Amino acid sequence: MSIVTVQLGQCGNQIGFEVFDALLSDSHSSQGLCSMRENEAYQASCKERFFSEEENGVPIARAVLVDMEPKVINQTLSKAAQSGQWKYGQHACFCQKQGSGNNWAYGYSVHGPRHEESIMNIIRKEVEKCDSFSGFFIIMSMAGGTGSGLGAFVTQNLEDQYSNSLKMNQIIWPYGTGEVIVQNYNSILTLSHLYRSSDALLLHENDAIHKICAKLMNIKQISFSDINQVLAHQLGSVFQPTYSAESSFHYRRNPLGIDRHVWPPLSGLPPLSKMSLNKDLHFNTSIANLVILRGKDVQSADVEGFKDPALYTSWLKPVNAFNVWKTQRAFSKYEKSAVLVSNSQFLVKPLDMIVGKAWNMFASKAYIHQYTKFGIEEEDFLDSFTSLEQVVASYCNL
Ligand SMILES: Nc1nc2c(ncn2[C@@H]2O[C@H](COP(=O)(O)OP(=O)(O)OP(=O)(O)O)[C@@H](O)[C@H]2O)c(=O)[nH]1
Repeated sequence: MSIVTVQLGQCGNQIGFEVFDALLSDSHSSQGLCSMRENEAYQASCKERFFSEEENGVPIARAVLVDMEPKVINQTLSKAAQSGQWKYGQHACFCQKQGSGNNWAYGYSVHGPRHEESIMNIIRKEVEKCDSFSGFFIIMSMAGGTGSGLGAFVTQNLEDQYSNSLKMNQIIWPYGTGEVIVQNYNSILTLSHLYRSSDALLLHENDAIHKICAKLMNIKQISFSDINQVLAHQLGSVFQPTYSAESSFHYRRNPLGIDRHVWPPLSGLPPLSKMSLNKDLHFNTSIANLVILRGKDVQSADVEGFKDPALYTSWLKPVNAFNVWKTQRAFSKYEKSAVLVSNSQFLVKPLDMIVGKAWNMFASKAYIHQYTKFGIEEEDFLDSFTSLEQVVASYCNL
């Protein structure tokens, strides 16, 4: 089954390029420490997921590139073409002349409706190229204007037009300090809108990845390119094929692997009044965890610790809350690798902080006119605060 990736804004396009590059170079890496037959099955499965028919022997990414200014898209297209390994489709881009100036409202209420038809048409054509379509992977930041505002608009449209297909958004959490003043407004608007229209948000914090580059990789002058390569390796090792649970010979067909039928019991959602925002989270309770193991010794790796019921909320049994995906095929240059994808309380504090900072600014009405000017009213902000405070409360009470 195939995934169509939608890359939005500067951040989405720069990361999207690194992800496809990482997927393809992993797929081409020599043998991956497994049998030739297994390697071939892995490569075929990767290709079906992320690349369409070759043009002169060069795979074409199943991707749509969207930005409101041409610079980053042009750079992205030429980097892919220069790789000689893969490229983007000729008609897969949509760009305009002027960005959103970090204004979420401009991306969502102006660029969105104005370019809806053209963008949705390009996406539809990409979906039609898939023999078997699994869903969308939408890459964007949450703090800018285009990726976040237009990204939320496009995700909502995808939900309306492809309600049965999975929509997973890869969201970049902004640096805590030193970026644009309205980043907290943009962030709460993005998150609250995606909360309604997306099936899953995969979050990465720029601060956390920056720390990996500085402390683990010892990089002195850290650029977005360094950060994006770390991200691409993490995402690649989540999305590259793994065996299905039933069989250790066949690769899973559904690459996004989300069970959309899990719901918390109604009693599990606390009323707002019970909310304990300042409650210390001594322990990181999870709703679900997925461990992905690749390479040498995967069959003997011990993951028993992840099955401890104490790690999970009481309404989901560990047997349903914990999954392991495996393949002996090594990822990239790593002899062994392990990735944890966790739906847990980990982001409660950063989320609470962003909501708090945005609320403080909102209370003094700072910069609100920049949003109301483009149709995002105070009411919309209040709705966003309410829905995110409910999310924080629900996670606090897991
Ligand atoms: N990890 C990572 N973060 C990025 C990158 N580029 C921008 N960001 C982050 O994204 C946020 C800004 O969003 P952008 O994607 O630059 O903005 P945009 O969507 O193009 O919107 P406009 O510039 O308003 O048109 C900030 O939090 C940046 O730290 C990137 O290549 N990698």
